[in-house]
Amino acid sequence: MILDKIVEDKKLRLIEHKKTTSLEEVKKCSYEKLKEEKENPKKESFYEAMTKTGLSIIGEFKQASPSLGNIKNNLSLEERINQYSKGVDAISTLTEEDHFNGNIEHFKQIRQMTTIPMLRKDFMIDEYQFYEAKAIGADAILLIAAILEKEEMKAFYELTKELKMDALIEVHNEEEIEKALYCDGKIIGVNNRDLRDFSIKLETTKRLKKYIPKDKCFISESGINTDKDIEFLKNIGIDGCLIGKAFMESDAPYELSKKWKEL
Ligand SMILES: O=C(O)c1ccccc1NCC(=O)[C@H](O)[C@H](O)COP(=O)(O)O
Repeated sequence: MILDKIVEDKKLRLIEHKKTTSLEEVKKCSYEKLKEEKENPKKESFYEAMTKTGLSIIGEFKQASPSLGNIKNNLSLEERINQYSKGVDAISTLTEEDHFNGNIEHFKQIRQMTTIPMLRKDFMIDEYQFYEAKAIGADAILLIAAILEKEEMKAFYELTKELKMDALIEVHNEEEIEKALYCDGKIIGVNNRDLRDFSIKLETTKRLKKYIPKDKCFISESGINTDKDIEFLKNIGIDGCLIGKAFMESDAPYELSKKWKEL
């Protein structure tokens, strides 16, 4: 499965990253960031951005993906982030190199351009990545239940909280929801994309809703492209959604997000 290959490649990347910057150095930077944020608190956390009244939207910056290949993208980075910052509640940025053409440098660049909460979107399998996320100014990270054991995920969730970040816990079935609840995760995202065959069913969000307690922040992810999709998800009662392709391919992501919030 593609996830196994992504994780395998991530492990190799981590060996290289640790040669350039040691865990101790990354930890030091993350503690400095924590201190800085204590002195100058951020206006809004990722969790607060996701639980505001109305539909919260996470706009994603991704240049490629295994299912889509390279994504058509006409706006400059400045223009895109300017539009996202006006229209969405948080920005997700892919930092995975081998399959999404992402980069930690993109994240840092975007962090300089916006003050809205940012999610570091990667395949998080090692504590190193959590300290690194903090050091580069992430407000939240993604925990993918499909690639983590229950106890490992709980330990990473605790580390995320220690570093004063939020976690979006991504699930695709009942078993993965159990893992998210075991961690007592506050933000649960249902991925509508089946990563075994890349098929997309927004029905997955509808089907899994009943297993997620009402006090959790409920996010729908992937394959959200049309007014009809947004109406369908709003009727289910989601708190927020994560949108990549539709915003990346649009020349007017601000207009799109404004329209979808008002629907
Ligand atoms: O999108 C893929 O091909 C993919 C493959 C393997 C693991 C994850 C994958 N997608 C990551 C995502 O979470 C999406 O980028 C995100 O949900 C946005 O989806 P979309 O709006 O459909 O671009």
